[in-house]
Formats: sequence, structure tokens, C-alpha cells
Amino acid sequence: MIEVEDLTVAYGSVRAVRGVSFQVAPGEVVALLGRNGAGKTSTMQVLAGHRAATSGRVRVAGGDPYRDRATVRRHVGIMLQEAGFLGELTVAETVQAWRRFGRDPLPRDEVLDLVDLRAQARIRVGRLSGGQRRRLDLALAILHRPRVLFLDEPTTGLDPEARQNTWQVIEGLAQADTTVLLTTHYLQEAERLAGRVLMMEAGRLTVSGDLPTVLSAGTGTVSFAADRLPEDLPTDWPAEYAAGRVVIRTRRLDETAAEVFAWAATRGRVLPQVAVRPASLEDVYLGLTEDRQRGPVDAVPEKVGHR
Ligand SMILES: Nc1ncnc2c1ncn2[C@@H]1O[C@H](COP(=O)(O)OP(=O)(O)OP(=O)(O)O)[C@@H](O)[C@H]1O
Repeated sequence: MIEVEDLTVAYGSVRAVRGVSFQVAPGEVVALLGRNGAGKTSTMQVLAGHRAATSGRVRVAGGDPYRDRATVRRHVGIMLQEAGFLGELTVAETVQAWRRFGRDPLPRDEVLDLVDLRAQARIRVGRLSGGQRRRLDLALAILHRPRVLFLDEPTTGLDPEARQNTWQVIEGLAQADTTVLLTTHYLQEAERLAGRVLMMEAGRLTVSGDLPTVLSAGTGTVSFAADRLPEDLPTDWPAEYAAGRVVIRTRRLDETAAEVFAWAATRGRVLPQVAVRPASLEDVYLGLTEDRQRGPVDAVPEKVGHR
């Protein structure tokens, strides 16, 4: 549904995107991650047809999003970082006006219910809070039942309840086979929604993998409560003692857990409050950022599965 081949985007001498390639299959939810300035929004703008690629090939729903804009737009919902609303229209009038721009729009009240803005229907857009505007943005992006949805930081500025609600909307769309590419700085959001993650660093794609593979590259922990570090722990276990717990950090979580249980069993011990915790996406992301600070960007693997 989305094909990106050797995409570059330059603003004069600033090379924001430097040869990025990836594909997104129908019905997939993919999160594009990376620090500020990595090139995520520039990539999204090209995919949304708002900007021409400097070089490379981009296809969305079978067409070039910039050259075949009119055709591609029929299948695409877009929520980029700045929305250009008319502040004097009410929320209901804005949705009503947008309903005219395409075929088979969702009913106005249904879409307002979905993004929890029904109570604000008569409020002028200029008076909405930042989070409410973001939700109006989402309403307009999904209004025409898109097959592909581009969401650039969809939950920035939302309160926890509104964020949960937005996640449910996105999950509902994904279940109905909508293809979603989203950027976010909330790694918990990516972990909840995305089946696959792409990480960008200085205009390049540094990681691409399905979520379980990416998470398996991170450091998980096996831990249990104790009053001190046991003296008979195998010396090759990188065990630490902190806040009343023995903590063993590992990239081989399953094997390490089995070894710890076997060690306890041979000694006839029960491990109190034992916990086996896989790496979170945040652990993986921060680990890769640390790796990058130690060495050049090219030292970061293209696919974490190859680590
Ligand atoms: N219109 C522009 N003119 C010049 N430089 C730009 C323009 N837009 C973006 N850039 C530069 O391109 C680089 C990538 O920016 P981009 O907005 O794509 O990053 P991002 O990953 O989306 O960052 P953020 O997480 O902060 O939104 C940055 O160095 C930015 O300063």
C-alpha cells in the first residue's frame, strides 16, 4: 500500500532524508520513530503528496502521491503536524464542510463521537484547546474512510484519556484493514499500536523490524526479591542488587530465565516475587541511541534481527 524506494528530501543544502526505502502492506500499522529532526515529517509530507521527493520513488495506494494527487487522495487520510482550520467555523461546520470533499463520508455526528468532540460541536474551532484541535484533525483524516492513513504525532498534547481514545480509534481502523503509518515520540504508543517499527536517524533508516524482533534485541531483566546478592550465584551472570532485588539484565531473556529457575531448583530455593520482564520499546530505542553515541551512525544495524 506504501512503497518508498531510495527517497531523498533536501531543503537547499539540508539533506533531511538520505536514501530511505521501505514498504507497508495493506492493513499494517507501522510506526516511524526517531529523534527531533531525524526526517520523519519530511518523509510523511512526501507520502501525503504535500511535497515532491527530491529523488527516489514513492507510491501510495498504487499512485504517485504528488503527481497523481487527485487519484491518490481519494484513498488517503492525512493528519500532519499543522492543520489549517478556519477559526471562525464551528466544529460541526468544519466537519460538514470537509464532508463535501469526497465520496461516502462518515455521518458528522458519528465521526464527532469517535473522536469524542460531540459536546464541542457548536464551539468555534479558534476556541478549541490544542488537544481538541488534534482530535478534530483526526476526525477529518478518517472522515472519508481512507484505505491509508498518515498520522504525524497524532496524540501530542492529548490528555491520557483522549490518548487512550485515539488509540482505540486507530485500533478500530486497523481491524477494518486500514493501512496506518504513524510517527510518535511516545514509545508506549508505538508498542501498543504498531506491528512493525522503523527508526530514522539523521535522514536514514537505521532499524526496520516487526515489534517482537525489535523488542528481542533489547535488554530484558530477570529479578527476584532478596536481602542481599546471593554468594552462590554463577559469576558469569551480570547480577546487580538494588532496592531489595537481585536483577539480572539479559538479551537472551528466555534462556536466562530458564537458567535462573534451574539454579534455584538445584538449591531447593523458591525465588520470592520473581519477575521476568522483556525489554520495552523505550529500552530498545534508548539502547540504540546509546550505541549511536558510542560509534558512527553506520554502526547501527539496518535490521535488528541481524544483531
Ligand atoms: N521547510 C524546511 N526548510 C528547511 N529545513 C527543513 C524544513 N523542514 C524540515 N527541515 C529540516 O529537515 C530536517 C528533518 O526535519 P523533519 O521535520 O523531517 O524531522 P522530524 O523527524 O519530523 O522531527 P520532529 O520529531 O521534531 O518532528 C531537520 O534538520 C529540519 O530542520
